[in-house]
Amino acid sequence: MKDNLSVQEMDKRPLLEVQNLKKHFEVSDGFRKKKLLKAVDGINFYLNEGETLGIVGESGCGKSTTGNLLIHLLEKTDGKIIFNGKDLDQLTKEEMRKSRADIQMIFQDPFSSLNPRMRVVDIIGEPLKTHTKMKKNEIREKVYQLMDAVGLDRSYGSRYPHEFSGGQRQRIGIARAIALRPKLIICDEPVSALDVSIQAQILNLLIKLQKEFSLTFIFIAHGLPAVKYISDRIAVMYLGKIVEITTKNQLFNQPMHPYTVSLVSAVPLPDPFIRDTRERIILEGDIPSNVDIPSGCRFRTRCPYAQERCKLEEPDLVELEKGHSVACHFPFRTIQNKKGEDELEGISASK
Ligand SMILES: Nc1ncnc2c1ncn2[C@@H]1O[C@H](COP(=O)(O)OP(=O)(O)OP(=O)(O)O)[C@@H](O)[C@H]1O
Repeated sequence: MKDNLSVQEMDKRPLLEVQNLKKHFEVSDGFRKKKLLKAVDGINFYLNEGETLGIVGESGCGKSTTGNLLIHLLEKTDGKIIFNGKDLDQLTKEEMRKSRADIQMIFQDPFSSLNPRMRVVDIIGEPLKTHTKMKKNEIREKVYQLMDAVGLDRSYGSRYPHEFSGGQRQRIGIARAIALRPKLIICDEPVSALDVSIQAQILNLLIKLQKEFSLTFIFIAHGLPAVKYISDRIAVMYLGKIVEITTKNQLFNQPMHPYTVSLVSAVPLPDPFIRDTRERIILEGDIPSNVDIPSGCRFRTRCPYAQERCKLEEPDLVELEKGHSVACHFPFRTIQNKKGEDELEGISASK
């Protein structure tokens, strides 16, 4: 894992650029009236090769929809996805086929994402059968190599998914996802359904494979701990928008959006003997509906610092410090208080 990308890496064009990406679903309000559910509502981010971007936020904020748009499981409503320097809308059929192989997904529930009637070797070998011209014996050898890479004993190859534990099933899903040597893998809550002791094993496996196979990850999760463990940078989503995006260290040491401050302050400090001086925001109320998004800043209904301007104007995602962008009219900044201790205080971002 890297916290700082080298200058050469920064100079290269990102592997993925997402511009003003939107997914609006038409839903019925129960009275035959159609409304728009704004699952993803204009998000922008980039991802460098070899990097892991964590995407975090409460249930329903649009994390999985973002992942599904990137692997073409869903049609976008608007925006641009530029992968490997190419606008996905402009690809030829052949280029599209290749890009589908280059972006893979690992799902939260490895059981429902694995065909229960297929043997493990067939599940892992399926993408090779569909997307390559490899011969049977080549596929078999490749499948065994993939099983070795994810720590599955070759002798398990003829078993079926139900014969495995959750962690082992996730290893099968990971082997299938890396079979075509993709460039980018979207990991959609890959450890949320697993016991805590198994979670670390799967995260460590992903980190090992990232190095071995030069992978780039988007790692989606509800909570910060797993994201903190694996990510280089983190994007925080709220109600279909990215409200803050920066490096992992910046996000934990100097969160600027009040929503991020609330998420970060809910993560216990690793050493209970260290005095916890972090600003604490305990969120009240439920997340509003994506069908009725509040005017102005969409976080304002739950924000203890909301002011009149927040009701009237939607804040843009603005880069306030190098590599640290925030969508808030009154972001937090770390300042020295009179006692000389670090303190977080809400101050206005004059744009
Ligand atoms: N096919 C669909 N039709 C209508 N609404 C949908 C559809 N898929 C997702 N949504 C809605 O879009 C919003 C975002 O859903 P999404 O699954 O992306 O959120 P999420 O952040 O991944 O949540 P979770 O952590 O619970 O998976 C939710 O309100 C969800 O109900």
